[in-house]
Amino acid sequence: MTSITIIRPDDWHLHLRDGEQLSFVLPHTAKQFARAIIMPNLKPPIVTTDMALSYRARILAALPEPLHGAFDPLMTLYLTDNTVPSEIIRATESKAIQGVKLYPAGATTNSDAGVTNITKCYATLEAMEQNNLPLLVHGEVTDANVDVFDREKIFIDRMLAPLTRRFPNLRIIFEHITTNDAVMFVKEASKFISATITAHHLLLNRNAIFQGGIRPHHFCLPVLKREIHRQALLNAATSGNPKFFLGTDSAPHSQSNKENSCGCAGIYTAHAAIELYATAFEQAGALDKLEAFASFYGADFYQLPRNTSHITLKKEYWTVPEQFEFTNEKLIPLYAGENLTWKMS
Ligand SMILES: NC(=O)N[C@@H](CC(=O)O)C(=O)O
Ligand SMILES: [Zn+2]
Ligand SMILES: [Zn+2]
Repeated sequence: MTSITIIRPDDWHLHLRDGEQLSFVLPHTAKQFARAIIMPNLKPPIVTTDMALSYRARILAALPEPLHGAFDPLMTLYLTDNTVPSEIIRATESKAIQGVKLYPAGATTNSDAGVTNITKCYATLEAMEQNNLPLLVHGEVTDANVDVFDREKIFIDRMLAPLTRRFPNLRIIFEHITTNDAVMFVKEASKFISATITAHHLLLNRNAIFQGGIRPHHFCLPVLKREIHRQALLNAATSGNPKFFLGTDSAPHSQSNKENSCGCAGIYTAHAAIELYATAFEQAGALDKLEAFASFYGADFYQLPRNTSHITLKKEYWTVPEQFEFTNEKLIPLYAGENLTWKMS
C-alpha cells in the first residue's frame, strides 16, 4: 500500500503544557488531529471549570493563523480530595469539559495535588456518574513498595475494579494502558469501561530504555513493559474492539529536564503521532484497522460526533528532526534523527 486516507483522527490523551511552551507543541497536534483531550496536570493544576475555560482560551489563542478553527481542545478537570460535587454540575453545564482526571497523588508528573484517598471523592464520583461525565484514570498505585513494573496491574485490583463495582454507570477511560492485565480487564469489563493506547507503548518494549546505555527519552509513566505486554496492546489496538482507542500521551519536557540525573517521565510523540501509529499497525499487518482506532471509537465512547474531513498518509521515507525549539530550550522527539516510512501529506 502506498497511500491511505482516513477520517481525521482525534487524540484522546494529550499534554499541551501552558504559556510559551504551549505555542511550540500545539501546531504539531493541530495539524493532524481535529480534537484532543487536554490533560489538566499543569502547575497549578486545572481544578475548576473557570480555570479550564481560560486554559482553553489560551490554547485557541496559541493556534497559528492557518490552523484557526481547525482544532477543538476538549478540556478536563484535575480531581483532588477537595473537588466538590457542585463543580461537576458546573463542568457539565459548561459543555466544554469532557471529563475529570484521577491522578493518584505522586503517581506521575505534576500529580502531587492528586487524590490521596479515593473515599474522599465518592460524592464527586457519584455526581459524575449521575451527570454522565467520564472519569479518566492514570492507573498506577503509588505505593513505593510495589515494583514499578507492577503498579498498573496492582492498581486494577486495588482501585479500578472496586471503583467499577461502586459506580457501575460511571464511564471510565483507563489511560495509556501498558499491560496484558489492563487489556484483559477492559475487555471483560462493562461497556462503560474503555482504554487509550499510546504509539510508544505499541512500538517499544522496556529494552528501549536500556539500549546500549540509559535512554531518558524512552522513559515515561507507566514505564514501558515486556514484549508480551506490547504484543497484547498491539492485539487490542488492531482487534477492532471499540473499547480501545488512540491517546498519544505526548508529554513534552525540555531536553535538560529529560537528560538529567533525575529525568522527568514523558515521551514526546505529537510531531509524528499518526505516522507512529501507522508504523505500528503496518507492522501488525492491520493498517485497515487504523481508521476506526484513531478516528471512530474515541468519539463514540465520549458520545461526540465523528469527524467528517480526511487526512492522507503516504508511503514516503523521511527523517524525524533531531530536536524542536521549546521556549529557550530544546525538545527531543521520539525517533529523533531516525527514519519513518509514513508521512501525512
Ligand atoms: N506520561 C508521562 O510519562 N508523563 C505525563 C504524565 C502522565 O500522563 O502520566 C506528563 O505530564 O509528563
Ligand atoms: Zn498518566
Ligand atoms: Zn499523560
